[in-house]
Amino acid sequence: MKILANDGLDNIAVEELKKLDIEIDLNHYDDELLINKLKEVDIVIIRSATKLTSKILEKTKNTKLKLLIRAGVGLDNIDIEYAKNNGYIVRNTPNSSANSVAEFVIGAIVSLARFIPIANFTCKNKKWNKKQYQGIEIQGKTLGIIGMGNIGKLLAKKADALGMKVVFYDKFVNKCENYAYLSLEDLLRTSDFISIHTPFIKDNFISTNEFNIMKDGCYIVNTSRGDNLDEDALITAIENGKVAGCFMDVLKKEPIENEKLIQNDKIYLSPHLGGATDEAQQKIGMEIVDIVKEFMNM
Ligand SMILES: NC(=O)c1ccc[n+]([C@@H]2O[C@H](COP(=O)([O-])OP(=O)(O)OC[C@H]3O[C@@H](n4cnc5c(N)ncnc54)[C@H](O)[C@@H]3O)[C@@H](O)[C@H]2O)c1
Ligand SMILES: O=C(O)[C@H](O)[C@H](O)COP(=O)(O)O
Repeated sequence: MKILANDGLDNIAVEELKKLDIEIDLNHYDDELLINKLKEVDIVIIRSATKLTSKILEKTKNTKLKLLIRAGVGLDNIDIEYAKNNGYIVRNTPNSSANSVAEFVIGAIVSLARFIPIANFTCKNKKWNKKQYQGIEIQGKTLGIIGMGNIGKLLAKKADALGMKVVFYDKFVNKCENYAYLSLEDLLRTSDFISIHTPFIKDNFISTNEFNIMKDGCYIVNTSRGDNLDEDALITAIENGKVAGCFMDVLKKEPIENEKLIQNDKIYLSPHLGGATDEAQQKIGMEIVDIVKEFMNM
């Protein structure tokens, strides 16, 4: 059996797969080269850097390639409908990175409340902006979680432990512990911090209308998908004081291209780091080993 791990894979998982007598290619390929490599393997494992579009899957349709594994949660870089209608099996690793993302969001919330990234940046440029960066406590503030899935639930628990009041909105879940379930509108209206944890929903799911409803001076964290958030409307909402700051781990264009985001001091950026921990990557690797074993026994 042959696997292509086009965006790499944790070392321990690689060793485990080799023990199963599997040949594993850890190189990254693009375009025609990728298509040719895919034709030679049974399984492909991808992270976010590779897109398995219908155009690619059409060309590998009648080959030995059967299992497409997304090492991560979001399946938006695989054309799932095409894949499923054409005999491919599609799997992801939903259980592995949730805690890492939830911890990251706590860091983002505290960063926004206390200006930590900009204070670090200016201090290193020899500016002692002590007065300018007087912040707020997060204890007692309302955190509105949009999407109460694996990450949302862990975030709720951590924020609750830090004394935040947690409220949530989810299209499919309306009960979770004793956190208050609100309509999206009520969540936007009442939250001091808003964190998005849905899959990709639609382009600009959070846009001008939603910003207008928000509480004046609220903060936003987005670790979901860049396309969920309207970047132009965000800049306007920051400029008119509606939004006090935003932490964006995911962007419409990755790597970053939007100069307006770079130039705005109230926007903190990170290069899609939510699930980038040793622990998450190891757990993702082991979840993949289990998926491969299951596939081999089919
Ligand atoms: N930044 C990162 O590195 C990173 C890492 C992991 C996941 N993610 C992103 O976070 C997302 C959430 O991850 P998760 O593990 O919590 O997923 P999950 O599937 O466990 O939870 C998603 C939740 O969103 C809800 N939802 C779906 N559509 C909705 C809608 N239209 N409106 C409101 N709620 C809706 C679902 O009911 C579910 O409860 C992933 O899809 C992925 O895009 C990012
Ligand atoms: O959906 C996810 O799991 C993450 O957003 C995604 O996996 C992060 O991208 P990666 O670092 O794996 O390329």
